[in-house]
Amino acid sequence: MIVAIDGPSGSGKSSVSRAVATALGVGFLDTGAMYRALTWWCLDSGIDLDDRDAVAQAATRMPLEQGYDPDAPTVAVAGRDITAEIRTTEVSTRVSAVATNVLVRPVLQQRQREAMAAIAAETGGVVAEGRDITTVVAPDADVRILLTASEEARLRRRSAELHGTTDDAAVEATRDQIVRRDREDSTVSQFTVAADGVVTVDTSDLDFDGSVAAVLAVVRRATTPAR
Ligand SMILES: Nc1ncnc2c1ncn2[C@@H]1O[C@H](COP(=O)(O)OP(=O)(O)O)[C@@H](O)[C@H]1O
Ligand SMILES: Nc1ccn([C@H]2C[C@H](O)[C@@H](COP(=O)(O)OP(=O)(O)O)O2)c(=O)n1
Repeated sequence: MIVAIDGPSGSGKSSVSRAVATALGVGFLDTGAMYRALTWWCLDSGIDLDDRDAVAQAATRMPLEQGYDPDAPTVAVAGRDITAEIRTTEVSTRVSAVATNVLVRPVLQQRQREAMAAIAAETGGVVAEGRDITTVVAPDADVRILLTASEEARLRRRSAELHGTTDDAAVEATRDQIVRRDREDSTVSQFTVAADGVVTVDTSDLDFDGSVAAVLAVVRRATTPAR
């Protein structure tokens, strides 16, 4: 059971995918965490994010370990747990420079395929989420979903998550992380329009539980043999 989920920032990919993986009893892979881990590692070791070759070499070498338990996913590099560090504003602000490096993408995409295969072998399946899982990393997945939501809904969610409020100032403070980042990231991946065979789930008017149920319904439809 391989489930691939893509979508823009704040559409609910990570949180919904984790709940879906738990419901299905399979492992979870957050591919955005890999771009974030590489960003953190380059910053920590003094590698210039604009030096495309050096960052791509770091992508190959990075001693990354990800825990695939959907209830407590972890990220470690060289034995150091960086699960919290990869969510800092500095990493969130700079990660697009790494994610739009065309020398980095094939390296991490290949590592993502290997991680998905390893998790599926361990747990019987995987829910993997990102920007190009349905199109490039795992176009043959059993289930492929584009999770979307209006820009307004995504800004509100991220604002509530980061600032604990959805007042105007908090929403404006969140705009860079949602709008600018998606604009940059969409120069290298197509995650605003569903590719052929990819099912769109729009969560703009759904609450969290409703979004999880909608994704599980797509999974069930795709994996129940037609009678
Ligand atoms: N359908 C939804 N309705 C309301 N809040 C949601 C919904 N889906 C996700 N959220 C919340 O929005 C925030 C961003 O979700 P997240 O899973 O991090 O999105 P993404 O991985 O796509 O950036 C989280 O706080 C999450 O709990
Ligand atoms: N498969 C992927 C996953 C993430 N990315 C990029 C997009 C983002 O700028 C970063 C971090 O992704 P992440 O999913 O953690 O971003 P969010 O903050 O959840 O929106 O990596 C990508 O280019 N391809």
